[in-house]
Amino acid sequence: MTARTSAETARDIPEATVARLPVYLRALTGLSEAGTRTCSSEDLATAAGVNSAKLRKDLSYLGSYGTRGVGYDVEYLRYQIAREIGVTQDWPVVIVGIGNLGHALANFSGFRSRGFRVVALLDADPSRHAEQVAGIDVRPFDDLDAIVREHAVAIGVISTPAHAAQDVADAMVAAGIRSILNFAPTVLAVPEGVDVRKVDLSIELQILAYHESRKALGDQPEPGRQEQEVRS
Ligand SMILES: NC(=O)c1ccc[n+]([C@@H]2O[C@H](COP(=O)([O-])OP(=O)(O)OC[C@H]3O[C@@H](n4cnc5c(N)ncnc54)[C@H](O)[C@@H]3O)[C@@H](O)[C@H]2O)c1
Repeated sequence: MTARTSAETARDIPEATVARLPVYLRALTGLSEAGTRTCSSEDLATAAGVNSAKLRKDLSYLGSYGTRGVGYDVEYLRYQIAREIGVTQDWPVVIVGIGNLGHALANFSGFRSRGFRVVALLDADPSRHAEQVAGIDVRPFDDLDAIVREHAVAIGVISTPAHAAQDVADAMVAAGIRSILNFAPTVLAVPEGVDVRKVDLSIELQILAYHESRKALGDQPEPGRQEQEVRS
């Protein structure tokens, strides 16, 4: 197995492959936790819910081809993928909007185990400032600048109502944050160089509803549809 440098792969890996890498990482973590030391591309493809040809092609972008007759070394491949998507690093995260969703996100233990450290919880409502969630104080939104500087915050999570999200995003960008995960149902305008990912559970449900209604009409699934769903 050979490995490319991150700089090379960051240029070369197609976006659709990048989107599948966390899925492979999760599948490999499951295999590793079950004590599996090597796996075939078919095993990993099944665990990840993609077809094995696509998986081999994706992993070839990382310079990882497995060993004929043996397959992939689970720990090594896990390390390679984790390094590629940057989760071997420590990523300080701030969450803004500590209502229902903000509480759930702050309490989610999966962030830390994947390298994302929640360093601050911010909310504009003073009545929230007496609170602690998951051992972290809820602080005034006005502290954003100081917190970003102090902790070198890389990623901002927005879980405010939609009407507040653009102002929050603007403040994040002004403070120096370059990556935003937006849960508010609104489209954010950000300057070039700032990445925004939007999570919208209602859209996911609508997609499922669409497929459900097609199933009810007796449509056959299109070939390859399963893999496309895993990708997004
Ligand atoms: N993406 C999803 O799948 C998904 C799922 C559920 C909720 N949501 C969205 O997440 C957001 C939060 O939902 P919720 O149920 O937690 O709402 P909520 O009303 O319980 O919490 C929102 C919090 O944001 C705070 N806030 C408002 N304006 C602010 C500002 N300018 N700066 C800082 N904090 C501010 C409020 O004080 C409140 O504590 C909504 O936009 C909702 O639509 C998204």
